[in-house]
Amino acid sequence: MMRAGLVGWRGMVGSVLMQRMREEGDFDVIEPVFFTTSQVGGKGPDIGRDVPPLKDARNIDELRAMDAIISTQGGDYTGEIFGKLRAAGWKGYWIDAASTLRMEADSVIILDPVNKHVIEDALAKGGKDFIGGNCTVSLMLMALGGLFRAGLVDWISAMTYQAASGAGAQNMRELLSQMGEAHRVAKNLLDDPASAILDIDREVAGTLRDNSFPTASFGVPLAGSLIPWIDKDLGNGQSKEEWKARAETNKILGRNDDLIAVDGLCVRIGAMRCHSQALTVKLKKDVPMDEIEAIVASHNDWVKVVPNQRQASMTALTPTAVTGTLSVPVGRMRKLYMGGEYLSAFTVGDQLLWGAAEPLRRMLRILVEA
Ligand SMILES: NC(=O)C1=CN([C@@H]2O[C@H](COP(=O)(O)OP(=O)(O)OC[C@H]3O[C@@H](n4cnc5c(N)ncnc54)[C@H](OP(=O)(O)O)[C@@H]3O)[C@@H](O)[C@H]2O)C=CC1
Ligand SMILES: N[C@@H](CC(=O)OP(=O)(O)O)C(=O)O
Repeated sequence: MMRAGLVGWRGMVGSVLMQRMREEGDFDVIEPVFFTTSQVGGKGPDIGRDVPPLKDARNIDELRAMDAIISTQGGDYTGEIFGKLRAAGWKGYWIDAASTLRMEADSVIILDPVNKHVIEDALAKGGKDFIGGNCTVSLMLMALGGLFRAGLVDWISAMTYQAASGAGAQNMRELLSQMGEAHRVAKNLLDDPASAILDIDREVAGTLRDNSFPTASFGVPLAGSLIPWIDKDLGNGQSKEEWKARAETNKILGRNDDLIAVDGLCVRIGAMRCHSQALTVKLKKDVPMDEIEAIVASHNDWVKVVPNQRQASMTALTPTAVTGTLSVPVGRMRKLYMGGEYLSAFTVGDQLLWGAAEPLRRMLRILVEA
């Protein structure tokens, strides 16, 4: 049985991974070994059977005994350990949620419903490094994979509405604290049906701008507002999150040249763990809408075409509807005034599932079943 080391299992992404691995019976087909950077000798997660005490995630000899390692510990850990492990001669499979190694020549970005062929090619050539993609990119490809596979995409503009979870667990907590604070200052006025809405608005705006408003994690208010920048400033007007769209999409698809342009603006909004995206797709030709819907819907088992109607969009195409599920609805599809080759679409996906944990456990399955 494959000995699989799990590092980062008690973090937010790691917890979702553990839940999915339990649900899918993954622990029945591997020998799991749990690691920690802080609780050596402590107790591992509940997987329905006894597991040995936690091992030291910085002990290269312990790590070297693994056939595969899945890390959801973060980029700093990958930066510290991965090079040392390989330098020590370790030839096992490294499966990682962090972005650190994504664009390395030896790495494959894993999203098997979209690029199983790229993964299999890499395995056949002895590839060992399999890295999860950026959540927004992975979710866009899960939604529109059919159009890419049909060779219909000329370019895509992606305008994102990204959830607090993408920034980490503390940020999700802070979003809720901010919501609570905004409600607290307006509560007395809200309780009075005769109060004026502009007075309520003034109270809320005042507290959002107050120095005491809880912003330690985001740096600025998110509740009742938004943040039009995600990840580092590349200095050319583009954020790093925006840069990933083109770079990672093409790498996932296995395209080294004739890159498909994917670009847009990435914005943080006050959703908990679902990223949404408004997409403008420039098609290579004018394909009828019914054909487009069929191509999109048939790409994978999780994408769901939502009819472009008001009620269906309001109920099925939202973070509220999708959160905690693997479903990737895509709707609001119509041809734009710009012409028959211009398609709009809106999609929502859980960024902790398809955006982070799910591709990792599926990669482990591919290895086990190889
Ligand atoms: N958040 C996201 O949306 C995405 C994250 N990623 C990647 O995954 C990495 C991990 O992200 P995320 O899961 O959000 O990170 P977390 O901060 O939730 O967890 C990372 C590690 O922190 C340690 N830790 C310390 N205190 C606690 C605590 N109270 N509860 C849980 N863990 C604790 C744990 O390590 P230990 O047990 O060793 O102490 C844990 O494995 C990111 O750095 C990123 O590289 C990738 C895609 C999306
Ligand atoms: N940057 C993403 C989350 C993330 O972790 O992305 P990456 O794995 O590309 O660093 C967000 O904030 O929503």
